[in-house]
Amino acid sequence: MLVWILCISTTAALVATSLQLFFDYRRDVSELEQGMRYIEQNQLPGLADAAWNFNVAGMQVQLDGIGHSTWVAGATIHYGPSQSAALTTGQVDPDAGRRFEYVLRRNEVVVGKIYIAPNLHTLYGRTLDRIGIVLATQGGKSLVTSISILLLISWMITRHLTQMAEFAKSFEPGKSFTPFVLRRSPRTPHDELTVLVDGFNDAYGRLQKAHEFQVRHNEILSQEVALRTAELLDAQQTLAKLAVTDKLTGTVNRLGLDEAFKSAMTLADPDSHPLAVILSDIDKFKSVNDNHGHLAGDSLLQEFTGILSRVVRATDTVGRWGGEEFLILCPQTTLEQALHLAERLRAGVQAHAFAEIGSKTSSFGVAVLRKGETSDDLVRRADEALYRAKEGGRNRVCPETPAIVS
Ligand SMILES: Nc1nc2c(ncn2[C@@H]2O[C@H](COP(=O)(O)OP(=O)(O)OP(=O)(O)O)[C@@H](O)[C@H]2O)c(=O)[nH]1
Repeated sequence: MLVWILCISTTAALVATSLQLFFDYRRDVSELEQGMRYIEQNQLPGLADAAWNFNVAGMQVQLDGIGHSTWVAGATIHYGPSQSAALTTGQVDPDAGRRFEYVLRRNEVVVGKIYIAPNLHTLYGRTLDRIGIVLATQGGKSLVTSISILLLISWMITRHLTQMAEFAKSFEPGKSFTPFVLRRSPRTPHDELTVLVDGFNDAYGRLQKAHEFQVRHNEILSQEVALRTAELLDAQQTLAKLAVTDKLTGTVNRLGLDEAFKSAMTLADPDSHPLAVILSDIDKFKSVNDNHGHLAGDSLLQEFTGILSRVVRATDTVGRWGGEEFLILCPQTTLEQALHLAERLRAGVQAHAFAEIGSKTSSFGVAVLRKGETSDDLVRRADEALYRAKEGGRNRVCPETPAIVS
């Protein structure tokens, strides 16, 4: 900034100085012309007298008098018949650009001619002196003025702007916001800087508020998203449960049984982790529908599965295999244990008094997983056992057909 101030003030000083020097020079030229007029009016008549009288010594004295004038460098007078004689004082350079020429007359008769060479050295010397003085004083003035202005600007403006820049740099949205305060006397009148700081604080205040609003908005959004996510998870879980649940009985459906089979089959091992299946079917169920109505049949199915679910272990899975046929998947269960469980179920059903219908019986087929078998093989053998239970007169438990050992 100092460079700019210096450049501008120096240029201004140079322009002013040039103008001043130009007018001074014009004044000097005018002084020189006045000096010549003075010589013409006051000294040349005496010289003309001396020339009329051929008073050579008088002419020389007069001429020297002219030559001593400040503005005269030298002079030459031509006199006598045809002005053939000449006297000179000072330095008269015939090639010098400017010279003053006067015709000397006495009684209307030309008695001589005088050439006066102006003292241009004085003129130029004065001008050069002035240039030196003016340049030195103006340069010094410019320097002092520039430094003063710079110090003033620095004290009154720059230091505040620097503090504002530091404040702006340290501003972090969300952190506590204290408005920027100018470090100067509180008695300082309301000026442009005050207006700037007010606008600055206002802008940062609004920025802070916008940030707080954004944060709050984000929090609300996050809570909304969390709520919706929880609802979605709930809905997803409900859907997943519904997808594997039989609507009427609340037991798992065929799809649920498939999944239960998948995980049970990965853990099952006929030698160490036996897996048993009990397939049960309500006896003469069609007659319930026929005699008591379909709704009574539905209720019977619900009560029937209630008995099954109450008797089996938590690790067992009761599922609707289809119609009035139910499958119980029993991990870690041997054939004997499964037969025992089936017998308990059968007895439980038989002992139960079903609403509207009274007593009802059911038949059971039991099988355990053999080496190399699939779940379909296992269910097929349990189904065969159930078929035999039906064939055998119902209300009984039949085990799988023993394996044929070759
Ligand atoms: N109410 C009701 N009845 C059903 C449902 N699913 C299947 N059924 C009925 O269950 C009956 C099954 O009859 P069947 O297959 O002849 O067997 P059953 O009468 O039990 O005779 P057995 O099994 O030989 O003892 C059919 O009449 C089906 O309509 C159900 O969800 N609700």
